[in-house]
Amino acid sequence: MSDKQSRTRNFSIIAHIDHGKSTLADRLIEDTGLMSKRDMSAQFLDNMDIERERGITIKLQAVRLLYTAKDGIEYILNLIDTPGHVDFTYEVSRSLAACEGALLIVDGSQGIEAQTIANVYLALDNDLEVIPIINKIDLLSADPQRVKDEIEHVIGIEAQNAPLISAKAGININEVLETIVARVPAPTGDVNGPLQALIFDSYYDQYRGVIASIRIVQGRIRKGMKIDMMAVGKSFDVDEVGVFANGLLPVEELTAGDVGYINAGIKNVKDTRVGDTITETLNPAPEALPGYKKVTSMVFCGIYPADGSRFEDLKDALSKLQLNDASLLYEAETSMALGFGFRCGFLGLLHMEIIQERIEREFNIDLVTTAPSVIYKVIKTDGTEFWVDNPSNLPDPVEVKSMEEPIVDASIMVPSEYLGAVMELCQERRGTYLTMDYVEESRVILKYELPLNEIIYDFFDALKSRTRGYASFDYDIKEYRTSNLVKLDILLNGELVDALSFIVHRDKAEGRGRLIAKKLKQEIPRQMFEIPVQAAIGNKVIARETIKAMRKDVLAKCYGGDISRKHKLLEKQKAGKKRMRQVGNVEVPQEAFMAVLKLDS
Ligand SMILES: Nc1nc2c(ncn2[C@@H]2O[C@H](COP(=O)(O)OP(=O)(O)OP(=O)(O)O)[C@@H](O)[C@H]2O)c(=O)[nH]1
Repeated sequence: MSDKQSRTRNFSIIAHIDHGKSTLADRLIEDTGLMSKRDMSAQFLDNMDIERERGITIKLQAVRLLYTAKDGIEYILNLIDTPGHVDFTYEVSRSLAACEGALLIVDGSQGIEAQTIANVYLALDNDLEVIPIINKIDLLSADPQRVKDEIEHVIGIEAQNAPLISAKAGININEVLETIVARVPAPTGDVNGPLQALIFDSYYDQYRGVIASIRIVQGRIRKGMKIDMMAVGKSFDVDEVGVFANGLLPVEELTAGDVGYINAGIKNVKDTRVGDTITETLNPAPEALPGYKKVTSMVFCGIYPADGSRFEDLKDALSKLQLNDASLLYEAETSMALGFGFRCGFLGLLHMEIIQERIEREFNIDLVTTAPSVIYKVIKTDGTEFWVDNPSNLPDPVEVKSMEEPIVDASIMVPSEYLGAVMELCQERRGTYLTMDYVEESRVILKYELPLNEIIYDFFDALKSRTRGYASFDYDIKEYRTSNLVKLDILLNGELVDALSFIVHRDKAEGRGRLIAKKLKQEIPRQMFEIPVQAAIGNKVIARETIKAMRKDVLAKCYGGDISRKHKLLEKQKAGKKRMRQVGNVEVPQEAFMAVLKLDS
């Protein structure tokens, strides 16, 4: 082991949302003197606006801290941040693979949550030393002993000596630093072997191109070296290597055990895939590091500009976002109802919402989106197989032999008083009960198999509202399974509205069809004529509502008097019109397309 390796500690922080990960990270940065409080505009690690507003961590980043421990030695502590949501599990696993240890932060008043457990298992799978830390001990409701016992009981790691801290009040932060030095193993790896560097993150900088965050596992990397991306299969010349100090700090070289970045004239984050291995072209490693996976989009939806003339702006926005997000897919599509837009693929629902929000906020484009869909496998009667991510592309039912849908393993942690409500919800969503374990007297981990298409609409919302926000939820894709699925179409005044079609289990089609017809009846304003709203499978109508014809005109309310009021009403009606979509001869408000997604009663 080199001297530098013996002084290096690479670690990450695992925590459930709101348990204090960012606050602790800030404390560590402040207490090691990397940045003063004044330099930190807000929390350092969560640096996207949306992340901050929603209080979630999406992009991972790293930071290098220098800490002189009680033993008088200066240590290099590389803190690698991990994203905190189920959609980004693969990225979490790769950033954990770049570390030797993980701090497990648990809120001393809340205890362990489902998401935390999933990440702890990821850390243990990557052979990390997991170090429990109990936060928020300043709260009156904190019960550290209960939380320690819970950690031991649920995860099976020793927790009685866990540091008791308050990240917010700055209590016992030093103990955390000393614990990192004492318990996180130093990195090993031959500094003279052929280069193997793991990419655990990358981002696009408009002036410098792609900056890739890497962990050197073996060998060394320096400026001027020619490198290969082993999975992607492309070569680049290294322009700069460096570490994450207060900003990017160039260094001479990075060696086995180091965490840092490279800049190599790379124009697209697609060439720096998370999990890929970098090696030296002239002296390549015989094999890549384990664990690389090409991430696949699981959730798809159509995204259309509310104002059809902004199609090009939307295209531009998507291409800019994709520069920084290799897992965002998009391709142009046309909808009879919505005009020109894009079919987009996402890792999951949250990823989808983040992208939609960024387009609306950062690029100022109002959007209409279609119901999200998972990707189905279709086996045709002639034996051919293909994937369908857009219900409109489903072939004629007579050509379909069978269809398969993705199934997930879900784990839900919930206080036992809500157990019944959660089981009922899972049952309604075609769940198959697997197991149930009591974490302590009053809390349960429930495991269910659930079809992904049952959780992408409003499962989170339904779970939250039925447990008053107390349940936490996590899932993993398990397999594809044959299922009796049908395409449900919606017709307005006899015309099929392609943007409202979706795929659903046969047994749920009628109920869903009726609900949607009802919702649309509420959302679509009366017009001059009567409008039938129908839900149909093929030619068979399974539900029907009628929007009655309008009787009064808007001005009738004005009693002929106040002219300014009359103007106002007309203006309002005009503005309302702009946000309408013409479907055949029916005007449909944009909100109707979204409203049909929220169906939980
Ligand atoms: N009372 C108390 N509050 C704390 C402590 N640490 C963090 N908090 C508060 O808990 C909330 C969540 O803290 P964050 O650090 O943003 O949580 P996080 O785990 O990073 O959350 P994500 O970024 O969403 O993953 C904030 O309002 C903090 O001020 C603590 O030690 N005591």
